[in-house]
Amino acid sequence: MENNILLDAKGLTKTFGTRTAVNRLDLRIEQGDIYGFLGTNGSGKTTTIRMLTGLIHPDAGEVRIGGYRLKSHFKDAIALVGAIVEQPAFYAYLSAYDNLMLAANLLKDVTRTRVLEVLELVGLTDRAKDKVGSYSLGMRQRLGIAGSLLNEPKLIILDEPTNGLDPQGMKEIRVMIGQLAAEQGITFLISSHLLHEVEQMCNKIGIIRCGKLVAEGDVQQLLASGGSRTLEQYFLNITEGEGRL
Ligand SMILES: Nc1ncnc2c1ncn2[C@@H]1O[C@H](COP(=O)(O)OP(=O)(O)OP(=O)(O)O)[C@@H](O)[C@H]1O
Repeated sequence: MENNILLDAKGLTKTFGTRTAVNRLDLRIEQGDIYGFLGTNGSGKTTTIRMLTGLIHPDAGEVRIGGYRLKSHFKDAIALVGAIVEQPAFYAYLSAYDNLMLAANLLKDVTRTRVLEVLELVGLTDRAKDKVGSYSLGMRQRLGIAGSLLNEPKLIILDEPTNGLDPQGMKEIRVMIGQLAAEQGITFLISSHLLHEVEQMCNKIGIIRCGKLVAEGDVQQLLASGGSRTLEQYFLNITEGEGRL
């Protein structure tokens, strides 16, 4: 792996019919980053994330994770990643523990001990025996993250993880991500529209506009260079005048 670059995407392109959703996009995430991936509705975030996680194939470009090419070394590359792209699916009538045991059985070398560990990491140990149907949205989100932690990934990719959560739920997820990064050394790529959240949580951001990356870098440096007081102000300046898709 080159220079601590955990994820390296080059020239990613995806077209649906006549619409180019992602257009020659380059993205680099270094080990240790909590990278906020921002863009207005329809700018191409989910399409990018789906290509990064192998859910769809790019028309052009390539993705490397930990130095492995996703296309030719899929298993090695994807073994480094935990992701929640669509809503994580759990059985409502089973407990969190049983749901994770089911997921663990589908993965290679994931033990019962690891299931207990990930429940602890996301703060659900006390509620592990309760049915998921009784969980709040925030708890389900944490359980989803627990599921993505099972195979001890180096990189976790989350598509709008705090969407729909109340301020308390958002804070819990934010604190948890900070702890997983600091204590477990996990790198994060997080797409979000919640700029205040991202400003508090992420050290780096990338902004995508009409399928192209238009700004990327250290949050504080970008704000200083743009003369912006907040990330919201910076974001609005960068994306101003964007035609709604
Ligand atoms: N399967 C698909 N078929 C056709 N068009 C698609 C498909 N997936 C995405 N698109 C189009 O590609 C563009 C980018 O969509 P994408 O979902 O990646 O945006 P996004 O940045 O994630 O948006 P949002 O913030 O609203 O979730 C949009 O114009 C969308 O309509």
